[in-house]
Amino acid sequence: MRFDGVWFRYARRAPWALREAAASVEPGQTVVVLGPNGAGKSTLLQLAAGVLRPVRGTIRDRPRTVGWVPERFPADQPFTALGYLRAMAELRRAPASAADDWIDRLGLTEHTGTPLPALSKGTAQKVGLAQALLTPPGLLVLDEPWEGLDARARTLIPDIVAEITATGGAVLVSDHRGEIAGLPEATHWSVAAGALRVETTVPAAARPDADEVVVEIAVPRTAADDAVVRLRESGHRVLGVREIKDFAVRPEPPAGARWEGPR
Ligand SMILES: Nc1ncnc2c1ncn2[C@@H]1O[C@H](COP(=O)(O)OP(=O)(O)OP(=O)(O)O)[C@@H](O)[C@H]1O
Repeated sequence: MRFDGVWFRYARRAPWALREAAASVEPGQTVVVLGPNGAGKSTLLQLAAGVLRPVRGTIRDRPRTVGWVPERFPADQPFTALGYLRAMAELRRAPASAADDWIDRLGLTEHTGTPLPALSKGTAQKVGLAQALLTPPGLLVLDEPWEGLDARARTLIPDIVAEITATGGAVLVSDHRGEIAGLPEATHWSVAAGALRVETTVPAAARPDADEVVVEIAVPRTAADDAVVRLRESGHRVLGVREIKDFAVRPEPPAGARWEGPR
């Protein structure tokens, strides 16, 4: 897909939100769109998704199936979570199991009967993510997908992105908080005051520092979100949250043996 000199503004006399954007995205490529608040990232992503149309210029070769996850899922709709996802699956001619698969994977099972307007922001975001993935998208556009998601769901995003790109889909994802540590192969675009720049090197904010080490900590599952927030507040970079499945805690000493390790 190619942006050919794309300009966009929200009203005839409004300032340009995007000026002469030129860039392309190849199949299998991940593009992370960086930039401060109000820079034009959402505008760019909505143009990519076909939600907005360029005022000047053209977007060529957009893949036929586009998955679009807005920054805020529009939850004001008369459906339950399950009703919405099943209806969207039918509309997109996805297999009947597609909604159930994503409900399971995103941990939505206990919310299936809840009306969309009654969902928490994070749960509604998961429904928004699920609807975009009901049919494998040739282009997946994620606008700040980490916002509002719980710590465990956030760690699914890099996996989902990797699955889409592995099957030849392209992914465009915006990230103003620099949570992109899990997307190491990504190309970076920077947007500043409506101007798009394709970065040729990984921006410093996305690079691990040579002086850094990774410290792994374990917290109760229910305290994960809190821990992530507190670690960030105290200036640490949180790289991910994962389940510990076969983690070997201190081994039990063999029967009759004396334990000599630290207590
Ligand atoms: N619906 C709208 N109507 C009018 N102006 C808008 C609209 N949406 C965005 N803008 C303006 O366009 C410019 C770019 O906004 P945009 O939302 O694309 O930035 P952003 O980089 O995504 O910011 P954020 O990270 O805060 O979402 C801003 O000046 C914003 O005020």
